[in-house]
Amino acid sequence: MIRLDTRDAGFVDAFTALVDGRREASADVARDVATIIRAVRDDGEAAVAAFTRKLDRHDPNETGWRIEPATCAAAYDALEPGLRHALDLAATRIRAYHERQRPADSDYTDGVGVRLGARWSAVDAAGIYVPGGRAAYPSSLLMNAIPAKVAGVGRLVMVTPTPDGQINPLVLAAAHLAGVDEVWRIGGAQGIAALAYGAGRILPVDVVTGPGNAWVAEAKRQVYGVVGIDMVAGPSEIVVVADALNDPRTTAADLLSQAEHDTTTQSILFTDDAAYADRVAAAVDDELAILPTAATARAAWDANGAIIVVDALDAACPLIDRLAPEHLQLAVDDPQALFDRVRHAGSVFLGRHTPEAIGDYVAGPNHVLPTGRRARFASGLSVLDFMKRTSFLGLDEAALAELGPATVALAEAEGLPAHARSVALRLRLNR
Ligand SMILES: NC(=O)c1ccc[n+]([C@@H]2O[C@H](COP(=O)([O-])OP(=O)(O)OC[C@H]3O[C@@H](n4cnc5c(N)ncnc54)[C@H](O)[C@@H]3O)[C@@H](O)[C@H]2O)c1
Ligand SMILES: N[C@H](CO)Cc1c[nH]c[nH+]1
Ligand SMILES: [Zn+2]
Repeated sequence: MIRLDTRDAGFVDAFTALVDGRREASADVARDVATIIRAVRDDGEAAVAAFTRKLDRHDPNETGWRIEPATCAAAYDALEPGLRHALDLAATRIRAYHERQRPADSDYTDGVGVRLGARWSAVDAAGIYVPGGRAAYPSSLLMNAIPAKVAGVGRLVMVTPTPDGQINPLVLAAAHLAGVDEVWRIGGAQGIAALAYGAGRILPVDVVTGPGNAWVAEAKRQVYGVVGIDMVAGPSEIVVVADALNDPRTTAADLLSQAEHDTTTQSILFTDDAAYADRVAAAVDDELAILPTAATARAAWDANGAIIVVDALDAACPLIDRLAPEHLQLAVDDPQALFDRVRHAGSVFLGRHTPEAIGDYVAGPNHVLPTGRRARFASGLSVLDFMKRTSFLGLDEAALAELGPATVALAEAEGLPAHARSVALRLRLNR
């Protein structure tokens, strides 16, 4: 963890180094992923099986490729009631939030008499990646599958690794609840390649979404263009803005909530009170002493964590914009005042009673969010990632007479006479 103060002489350089720090895939990962994708394109199912044997330590030809819907339904029925209620609550709230994202078509006639508009439709088939290497993520399954279903995707396919052949029952239960059509027990770059190109009995899809580790993120980057993708999501990040009125222990827990995901995650605290910064730093150590995930969280906190003391909390806002964090938690009495001054963040958690973890599970907004400063230009996963827009236009003879001459002029200026003639012949212009 580094400790910074905006009044320190070296602050600008130290903060720039923090903003520019890279925590993502290396050239080695890119090269290995290219090899895996090529093998899956060339050898299909046989290559997927070989990589699954090597990386996930089971052979899908023996353990089975696909998990049947009846198995998922049985996993849901067998859930302990408290857990089933939690999963149901999460699914209901995520669905309600995403239903409000359905876009409206447009269809109007302008002053010239041209009919103009756009029609939204879902992709035919979507593939969702559900991470499963180091931990299982039923919550991420809901966050991907529910927007796809709300969009109206016809065929919803999921891939997830089952390391050592172990299947997580809560993942299967979530797949049932979200209405996933096909569940394939493969992961990593080979799983993404199978979704993009097809592999044996796995038919290709049109869009691939979902988070994952460096190999998954790089594979999505490499198959983009063959299929659509939502985004390249890297290691998780949280920025917490907290004044001294917060219990240092809750602030420490908030910072560690993302640090426990992976050793490459980043947690940053902004506070206006140096003594409070000391208390949070000590509370992080106390929390790490009791967290079962301390090894991962400590590695992330030591390597990438930061505590930054600012003169006044609103001075943090331009610094936050430079970080463009995935998650921004504003643990103050008037979070709206700070929210109004921040432009770049994936998701913002308003007030002392809104820990980021609520958004990871049950609040409703999507937890698949842009990382690595991509909140400058990207947004969280949404219904729109599973849809595309078709524009349309219709002219009558009078409208063509109105717009045609300008079209002919521009087409001729571009040296494209066939374009010009397709209009001019209709207008009986002599071209
Ligand atoms: N942004 C989000 O919304 C979100 C949600 C959940 C999880 N996550 C992140 O997703 C990630 C999940 O990672 P994970 O590893 O637990 O699961 P994962 O499913 O993403 O990756 C496991 C797969 O990685 C591949 N792999 C592992 N080592 C490899 C190697 N040396 N060469 C080639 N391939 C290799 C294997 O195929 C394995 O099946 C974590 O970083 C977590 O923080 C993000
Ligand atoms: N915080 C992660 C996204 O950055 C999502 C997640 C899943 N489960 C718990 N958290
Ligand atoms: Zn999380």
